Amino acid sequence: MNAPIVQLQGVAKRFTLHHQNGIELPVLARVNLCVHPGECLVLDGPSGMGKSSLLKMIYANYLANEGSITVRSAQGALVDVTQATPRALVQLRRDTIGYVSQFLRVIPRVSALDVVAEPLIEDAAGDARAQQAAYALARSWLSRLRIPERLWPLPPATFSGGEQQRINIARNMIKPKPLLLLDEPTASLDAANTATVLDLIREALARGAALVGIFHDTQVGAAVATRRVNVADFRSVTPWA
Ligand SMILES: Nc1ncnc2c1ncn2[C@@H]1O[C@H](COP(=O)(O)OP(=O)(O)OP(=O)(O)O)[C@@H](O)[C@H]1O
Repeated sequence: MNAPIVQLQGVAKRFTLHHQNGIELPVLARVNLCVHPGECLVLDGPSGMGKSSLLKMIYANYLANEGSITVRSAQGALVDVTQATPRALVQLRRDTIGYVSQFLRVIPRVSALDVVAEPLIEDAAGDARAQQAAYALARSWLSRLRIPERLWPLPPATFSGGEQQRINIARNMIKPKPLLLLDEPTASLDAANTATVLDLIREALARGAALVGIFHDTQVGAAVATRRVNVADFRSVTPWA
């Protein structure tokens, strides 16, 4: 089997609740996981067990308290996100790790088309042909995800939850990246759009991406999982247990 795209070794996460006398909330411990190209690891487990926290640690939104999280970058370098510099993390997010959450971080006054095209426009670095190609591709993603054309020039702030979610998916999947983190990407979607997202996930797997996903809809999870892990297995012992 190919080398893993992401490897977690001995990872632990605890939260310190500063507004509650600094109480420590242990969430995850001894997380050892590898995800290889073409694999979709689905995270299972009851609410509050730490599924989202695990994804956020891989994306370096949360810092692990212990252990290492090594990501193989698009350039082939091994980067431990728990140690990486802010600059290295920005680069990793730009080229290597995509993160589709349930919520779109809305940027005021930026059109839906620009929001979706932006990752490719960044790479175009002012080249007019590359910019045109980026907008053409962004339009095709908006069509495929059934965003009505009249909405394309509008900022997504007023869009419905499902429309915003589809903009988020398009923005985070338009540039093929080796590692995709999916936190309930179909939570607000109807059946037709859910089916489209399943196709997009399968296409990402077919091109060799590694995926780690959370899907509360068990049918959706079952449709894409190549492997599942129950995050309750990594639960730390609670201080009151
Ligand atoms: N920033 C934070 N500060 C303090 N506690 C947090 C923080 N983020 C998460 N937690 C706590 O960590 C635990 C795990 O949360 P997390 O969101 O990872 O669970 P989850 O398994 O994804 O839950 P759900 O299925 O409900 O989305 C919860 O008890 C939550 O309250």
